[in-house]
Amino acid sequence: MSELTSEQLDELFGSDVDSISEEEGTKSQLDLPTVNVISEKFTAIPGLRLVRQGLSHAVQSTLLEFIIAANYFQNETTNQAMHFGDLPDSFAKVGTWAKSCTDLLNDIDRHPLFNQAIINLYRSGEGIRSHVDLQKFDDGILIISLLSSCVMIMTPASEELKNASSYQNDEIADNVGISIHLRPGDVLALTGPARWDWAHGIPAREIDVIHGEQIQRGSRVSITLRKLKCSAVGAIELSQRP
Ligand SMILES: O=C(O)CCC(=O)C(=O)O
Ligand SMILES: [Fe+2]
Repeated sequence: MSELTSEQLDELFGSDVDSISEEEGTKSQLDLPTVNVISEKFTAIPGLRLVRQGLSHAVQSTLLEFIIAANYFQNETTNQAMHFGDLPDSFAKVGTWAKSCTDLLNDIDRHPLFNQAIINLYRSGEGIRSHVDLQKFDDGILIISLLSSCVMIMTPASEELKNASSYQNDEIADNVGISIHLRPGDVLALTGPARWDWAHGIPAREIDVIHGEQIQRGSRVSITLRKLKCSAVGAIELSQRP
């Protein structure tokens, strides 16, 4: 894979990528740590687990290099790409790392671990409405955050949201729910109640306030790994988040 310059990253994703140093950015292998990592838990939301900064700058950069080389987001209206079936190697490796070197997916035992990946690009100020991932996806969803921080809001899901067969247009009310600050390199797992009974969403805004501190959002990329309950055939789809 060719080297990724900071200019290229700036051009594609905005200028909030300074934390990826040139030296680290040019290292393309996926050197995931092999030590066992214990995730942070959230008393109010059983099954929500977070490994903060689980992925080094080098790993984040490798994932971004792949996403840039794949050219998903050339078209200005495209902000979501989905892979079905066999996943890009670097994505699959993060999934395997999460299963074998962390407790993020302790309750999940299956093969393949994941057969669907969504890459979401959030241009500065964009979000994703509050939703429960559709029932056709199994338990155990992994969300990898890249480039910029954001706040994800978790709220107890209505019966309607839990059983939706397509995503509803639910806005996130201000000051409702539990805020989870996601930073680049963080890996979040939704399992059990956190996956089935809680809705998650990211409010569309330029600035998040965390513990009284204002945090400016830049462009953010996330990779969500999921397992379709039925088997998946290899395909790639590009779309606009509904
Ligand atoms: O971007 C994220 O962090 C969440 C993405 C998500 O929830 C989804 O694609 O279903
Ligand atoms: Fe989701």
